[in-house]
Amino acid sequence: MGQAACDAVESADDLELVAKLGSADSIDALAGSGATVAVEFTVPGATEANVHALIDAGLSVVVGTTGWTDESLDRVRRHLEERNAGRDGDDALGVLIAPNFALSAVLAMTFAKQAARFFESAEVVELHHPNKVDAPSGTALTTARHIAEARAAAGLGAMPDATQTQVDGARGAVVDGVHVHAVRLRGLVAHEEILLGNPGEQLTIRTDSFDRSSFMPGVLLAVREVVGRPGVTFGLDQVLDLS
Ligand SMILES: NC(=O)C1=CN([C@@H]2O[C@H](COP(=O)(O)OP(=O)(O)OC[C@H]3O[C@@H](n4cnc5c(N)ncnc54)[C@H](OP(=O)(O)O)[C@@H]3O)[C@@H](O)[C@H]2O)C=CC1
Ligand SMILES: O=C(O)C1=N[C@H](C(=O)O)C[C@H](O)C1
Repeated sequence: MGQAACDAVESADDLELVAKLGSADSIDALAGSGATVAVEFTVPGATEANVHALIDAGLSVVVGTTGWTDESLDRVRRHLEERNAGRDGDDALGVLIAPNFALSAVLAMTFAKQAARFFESAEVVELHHPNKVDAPSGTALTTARHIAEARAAAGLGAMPDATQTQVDGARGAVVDGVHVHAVRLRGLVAHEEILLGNPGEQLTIRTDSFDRSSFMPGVLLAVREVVGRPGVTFGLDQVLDLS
């Protein structure tokens, strides 16, 4: 994703790629580069520390890496509040974190949130390439949380489920009461199905990223939007005015 993002920035007329950093590089290497926005695609164990270091270096940040929690988001929010005190406009830094930059995935999450209150049952199936290091995917976690919030707001209780599992994990992970299943299969890129069921009917919302190019328009949009958007923005839906 890092390489794909560099290529996308280089091919954008209004953006300039001034530095590329890998796991062996220090963020100090950005000093004097003229960078104003960093794009961060690394690993869940490194992303938060990178974001804090980038804020200290005076950059706004677009983050695609997974692994963010309410606590890590709060720490970044507090850091930005301290850093932005007394500054406004383009001097105030922003961090835009999106679990998925693909338009189809952003829309699927939005539609799932809208549909959730109308169905007795909802489950999420995410399907990815086998090199993916985390499970469930950040997109599936966010989708499940949105579904749970929408169900709670509508006063829906637990979903019907009489299953007594014979093998641990057979019903997947449970995220805020929503079952999430992770498939890892050679040939896949990034896919998700949200299954919503009622007596006699089912709604399936499916998003497929067949190629990493699907994420790039969203990454570039985020790079343009994060400037002048102080604080933490979570989800590309916020930028697209979908939520
Ligand atoms: N939001 C979105 O739309 C998308 C998000 N993702 C997420 O982005 C993340 C990266 O995915 P992907 O590119 O496929 O993963 P890869 O494993 O292909 O790449 C991760 C890269 O991060 C580097 N890295 C590891 N630690 C650090 C560090 N401390 N500082 C700088 N670089 C580091 C690795 O370098 P080295 O090899 O030297 O260790 C490697 O080049 C994952 O969390 C994934 O889920 C992926 C696709 C889309
Ligand atoms: O690792 C990936 O490939 C992807 N990661 C993100 C996630 O965990 O949701 C986004 C997309 O699914 C691709």
